[in-house]
Amino acid sequence: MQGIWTTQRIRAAEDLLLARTPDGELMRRASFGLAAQIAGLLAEETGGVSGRRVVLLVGSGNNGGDALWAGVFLRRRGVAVAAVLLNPEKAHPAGLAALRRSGGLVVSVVDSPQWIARADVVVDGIVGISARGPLRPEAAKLVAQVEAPVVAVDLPSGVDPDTGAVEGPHVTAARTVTFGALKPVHALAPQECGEVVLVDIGLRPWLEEPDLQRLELADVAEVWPIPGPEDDKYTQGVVGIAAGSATYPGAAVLASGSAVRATAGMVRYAGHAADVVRSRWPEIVATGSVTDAGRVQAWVVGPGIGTGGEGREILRHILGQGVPVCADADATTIIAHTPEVLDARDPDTPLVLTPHAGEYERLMGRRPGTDRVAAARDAAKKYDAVVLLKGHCTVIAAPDGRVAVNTPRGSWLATAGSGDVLTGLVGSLLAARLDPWLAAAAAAQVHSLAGALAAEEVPTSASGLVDAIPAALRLIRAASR
Ligand SMILES: NC(=O)C1=CN([C@@H]2O[C@H](COP(=O)(O)OP(=O)(O)OC[C@H]3O[C@@H](n4cnc5c(N)ncnc54)[C@H](O)[C@@H]3O)[C@@H](O)[C@H]2O)[C@@H](O)CC1
Ligand SMILES: [K+]
Repeated sequence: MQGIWTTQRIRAAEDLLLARTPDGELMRRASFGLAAQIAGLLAEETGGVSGRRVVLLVGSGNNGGDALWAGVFLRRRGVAVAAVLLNPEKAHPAGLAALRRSGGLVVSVVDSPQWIARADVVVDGIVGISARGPLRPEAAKLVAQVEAPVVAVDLPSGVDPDTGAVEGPHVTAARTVTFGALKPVHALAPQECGEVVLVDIGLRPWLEEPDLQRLELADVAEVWPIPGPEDDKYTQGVVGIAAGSATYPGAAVLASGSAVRATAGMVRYAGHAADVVRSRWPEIVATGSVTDAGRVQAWVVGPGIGTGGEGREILRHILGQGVPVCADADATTIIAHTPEVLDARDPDTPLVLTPHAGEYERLMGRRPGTDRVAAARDAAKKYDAVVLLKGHCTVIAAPDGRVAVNTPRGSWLATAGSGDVLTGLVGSLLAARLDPWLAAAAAAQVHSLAGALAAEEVPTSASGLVDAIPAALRLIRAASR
């Protein structure tokens, strides 16, 4: 697991570390690592380092200090460095003096356009973790002129450090070099951060448990059920799928197929699309109704079941079975409109909800807003359920406060039927008796990886996504060896 810490916790840890390190040492470590990354990008972009041109955009805090000191290191490698000070009286004094001594130039905001236009790389040292809100007008004007690739210091300025929200002018970086630990912005705003590089400044021992986590491929490989010699189709867990309708069998086919592809466990289907499901997936035991589906270790319910009386009865029946349930799509809407269906649920029965923003609004009476982590946490508490909030970044919150973030690999997953595939993955992991939060987080990872693989064959579709699941699982296993 990769840990991610909010800025409040980062600052508390930095204070502890600062008190034990000589003055300026942390900034030296940070800016040394930063300079190496800037030089690396220069080499990638231009084939060399010496003689190349770097412009530093320098704000009034330590973020600007990092940029100035990185400029000093770059001067030693023969880079032409020009610093644009947004607030000359407040620029980091030691960093500014050192840059001047090293032969770096300081240019005024008025003269900056010609320098920015000729830069090979621009460094965003405008603001770091202490700032909130979009760029102020003067900084926004400078940033708008930039065409060269940008290296962001700690985070892209103008993007909220704790939520990744973008609410106005901001920097979009090719690479973000951060220090000590990942912050939420790095997981929640991948498009703005570009490639994220973490520089170790010795902070980790001073940090407590992370606020958010991101599964690595090895974590997924570790928890994904792989059949051993002792296993049969039952020990792997049987998942039941209550989805689809006779007129719209697509959701049933996708959710069932995804469960078939995900693990070696058995899949039962119950609903009006039994014939279609059986003909597409002969390995599935399909019946017409949830009441005669047979025993399962987990249920997936919702996609395509409708939001009327029949859907409500299906959901009520399933919630009363005493096994983990992943309630998706129409089931979410039913819960929102008639919360009393949840009375059928035994309080010990794990529930996973998978709303997108619109379904979230129905469940909670408000949009998720810019703080999607808080939004998912609130819903997890309210429903005593694991909540997987869909969106560009998927946020998975457990009622006990654990939160995982899945950073996407491309945005094509917003395709019709993609949610049905995800829900099938979650269900099969629940049937394998995984912790529901881990099941949802691991499913989201495999879903996005399968998406990236399927996208290699453009144009792709949700069926392509189902077909890519085995390849995604093979890749995950290979990556963890
Ligand atoms: N504290 C430490 O031990 C370390 C800090 N480091 C750096 O220090 C940064 C944090 O520095 P600071 O706490 O000095 O603060 P920042 O550099 O994040 O910036 C705060 C300053 O920006 C101004 N500001 C706030 N919102 C703004 C906006 N929307 N537009 C323009 N200006 C705005 C404020 O007036 C304030 O002066 C980190 O992000 C990191 O880059 C690193 O050097 C590593 C060590
Ligand atoms: K920055």
